[in-house]
Amino acid sequence: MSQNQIYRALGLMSGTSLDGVDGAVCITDGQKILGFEGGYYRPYSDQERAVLHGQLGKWPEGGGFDQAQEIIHKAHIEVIAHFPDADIIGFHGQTLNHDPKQGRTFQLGDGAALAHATGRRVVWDFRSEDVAAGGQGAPLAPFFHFACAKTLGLRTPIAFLNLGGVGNVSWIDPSKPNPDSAGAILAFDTGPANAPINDFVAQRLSVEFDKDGGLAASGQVNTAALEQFFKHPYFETKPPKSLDRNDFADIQDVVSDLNSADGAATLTAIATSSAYAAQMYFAEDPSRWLVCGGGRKNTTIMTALRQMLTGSVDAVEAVGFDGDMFEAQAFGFLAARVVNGLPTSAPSTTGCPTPICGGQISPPL
Ligand SMILES: Nc1ncnc2c1ncn2[C@@H]1O[C@H](COP(=O)(O)OP(=O)(O)OP(=O)(O)O)[C@@H](O)[C@H]1O
Ligand SMILES: CC(=O)N[C@H]1[C@@H]2OC[C@@H](O2)[C@@H](O)[C@@H]1O[C@H](C)C(=O)O
Repeated sequence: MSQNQIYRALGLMSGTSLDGVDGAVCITDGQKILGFEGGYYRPYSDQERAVLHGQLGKWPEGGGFDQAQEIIHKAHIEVIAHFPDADIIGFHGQTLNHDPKQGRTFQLGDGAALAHATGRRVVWDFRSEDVAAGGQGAPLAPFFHFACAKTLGLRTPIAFLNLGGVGNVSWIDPSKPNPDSAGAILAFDTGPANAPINDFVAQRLSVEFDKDGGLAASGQVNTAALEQFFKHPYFETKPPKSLDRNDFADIQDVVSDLNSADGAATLTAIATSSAYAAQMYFAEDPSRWLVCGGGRKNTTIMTALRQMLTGSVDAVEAVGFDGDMFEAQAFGFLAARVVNGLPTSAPSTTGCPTPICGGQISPPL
């Protein structure tokens, strides 16, 4: 295999929101993005989601997650079947636990079993090597964001903000030659995003999420609760830094005395203020913010971000990307990097001591 071979790389992402599996192809040599193909979403049923939710916080040695693993494999195999032309697969798995301080992170799903079941080459377990080396193991999308900024032909700094269950940001200087060049990227998790809003509205109103931010728009932000929340040391911690879905365990207590509308408004303000707080670590204000992940569909979030952030704020669709499939495409891109022996993280993205090419490669035996 020659260095920098071009792949039709299928990325598969099951994110912290536990909503389902996204699959999309990135055509790439791991450096340049030559195109994207398709996009398929396979939602989890309520029953499947409940099983997966019940496994959050588990480590591999605890066992007992056979049923959850079966759900993960079944859902991913269904998605793979929609992409008969993909020649490699980047399989993220489902994060059940993430504790970089202990050098541990756990994404449920066995890439070797998936390779066996589908007859495809599977790249997986993207985060373990990075945390073992002392990195945060997350975020990993920044190298993809760097390539996207290059694709757009940008010359000045830009920020990609992903608002999934957790938020993460990549500040990119596209004038730098490579993603691991000094000063090319600063990336980290911003704070809670949709996960606490989802948990709150599920508990109060038995709905999955606050559609378009309608409930939050009808409420008032409780500034005392907001200020209290931002005393959390995470926001004062310099990057690199990353989060697990449930790291802010007491976040629901902050809004427990509020009515549903005010609680949703306050949790939504926590998500947007976390992005605002992230700016203080950037070397230079970005001229533009491009937002991906489900949070970009929340009008209350987007309106608040436009008021708070320096630079224009748009969903990534404004420049022709697919914000629903962006992370899946990222893991296709990263899979191509791994098979081409290119690093997937750097001190500026995860805090690993030197650039690391993470990920296991399982052949289609
Ligand atoms: N129309 C909408 N209005 C408001 N919120 C929405 C809308 N559509 C999606 N969302 C939110 O986005 C979430 C899904 O976002 P996304 O798919 O980016 O998460 P994820 O990939 O699981 O998370 P992560 O990036 O943390 O791994 C939903 O759970 C919901 O909270
Ligand atoms: C440990 C883990 O799964 N982290 C996820 C999560 O979801 C968002 C944020 O927290 C980010 O750090 C990461 O995902 C994205 C895709 C990343 O690695 O870039």
